[in-house]
Amino acid sequence: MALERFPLSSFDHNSKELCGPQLDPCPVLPLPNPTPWRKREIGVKLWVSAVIALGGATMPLSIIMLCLLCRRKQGKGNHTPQSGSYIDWSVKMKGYSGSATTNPAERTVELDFFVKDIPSLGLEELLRASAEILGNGKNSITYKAILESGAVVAVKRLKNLDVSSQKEFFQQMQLLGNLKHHNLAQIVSFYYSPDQKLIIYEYVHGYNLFELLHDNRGTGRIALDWTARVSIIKDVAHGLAFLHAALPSHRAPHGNLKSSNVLVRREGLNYCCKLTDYGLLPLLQSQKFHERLAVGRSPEYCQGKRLTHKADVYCLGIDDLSGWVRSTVNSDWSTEILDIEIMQSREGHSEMFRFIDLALECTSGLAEKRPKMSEVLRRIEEIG
Ligand SMILES: Nc1ncnc2c1ncn2[C@@H]1O[C@H](COP(=O)(O)OP(=O)(O)OP(=O)(O)O)[C@@H](O)[C@H]1O
Repeated sequence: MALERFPLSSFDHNSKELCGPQLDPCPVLPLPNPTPWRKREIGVKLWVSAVIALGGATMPLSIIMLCLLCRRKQGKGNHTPQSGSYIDWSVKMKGYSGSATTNPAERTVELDFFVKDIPSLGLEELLRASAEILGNGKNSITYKAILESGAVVAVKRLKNLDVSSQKEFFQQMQLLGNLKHHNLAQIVSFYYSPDQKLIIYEYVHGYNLFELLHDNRGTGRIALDWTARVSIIKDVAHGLAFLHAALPSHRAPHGNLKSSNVLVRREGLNYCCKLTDYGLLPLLQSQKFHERLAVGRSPEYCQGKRLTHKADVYCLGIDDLSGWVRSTVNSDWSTEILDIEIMQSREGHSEMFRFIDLALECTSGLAEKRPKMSEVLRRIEEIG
């Protein structure tokens, strides 16, 4: 800009490479094709974010992941894994035809529980996906991954958990992957290696219930009227009752029911909820990790007693039903007895008190006094 102040003659003996308003117009330089760079940059984000987030405590894990990424980049153009840990990543995923595994447990993973619209999700496709972090919780980091096919999945990377053996992990994933219910986020696939445990879920577009109840106060907020709330709690109860019926021998079939694990999608004027993060309790070998799950807040856990289905019922009462009846039970939820939004409307007051009763029963200190989940569902259906 400063050069513009000089007369034209000042540039007579200067390099021909100079250009600008006083001289010849500057040539238009070709830009590199943005797509691959952008893809690569976004793809790398997943790994770089992971390295930063995990920090020093998980440095070895991060280094392994970076190595894996480098191997992938070196192998670009030849997508057949050759050897070492890269194969270890790939053989567990459906759609990888080069699997040479001899482990029967690994072969049994070739099941039909992968959702039909992601027919050949493989690790390679997953590694090529662009991704962003959805949340970094106590037990996992969850990513939203957009596959090259355009399909979107949620990838949950378990962290710092003393997860059970590979065989048990496979068996549990088979069991959970075969569960199909419209109020459960479907498990699409999974990956297990000594360093990495991934669970891949269908991606539920929308919000989680915690965000809707607590962070949803600004402009563009979604008002949760009585009808919406009843519909949400019904969906939660349906999902949980299904899990209790499908996994009768599990101590707490969901195990981690809390409002951030209730995913809420808007469908026209209605809401559809899907529970996620279910069925992980049997994977955690050490008792001390159970406290990181929602059932770890139940009175029986705190008293060192054995967990049962009723621990899930407690979580439903304390987290989800209490969304309507907050401080009437001894929870860490906010202080309003009844949500302001509901109090302002004339609708639903008598039902509200029936929900309060139910929430109090569900949160009884004595597990045996809490209603069974099938009973809770029946009563919620009756109220709503
Ligand atoms: N299948 C999914 N589809 C869309 N969003 C999801 C899905 N699973 C999880 N999420 C979002 O990702 C966020 C982080 O999930 P994650 O389970 O890691 O966190 P959390 O439950 O808060 O943590 P943690 O249980 O590990 O303490 C959730 O709050 C939820 O909004």
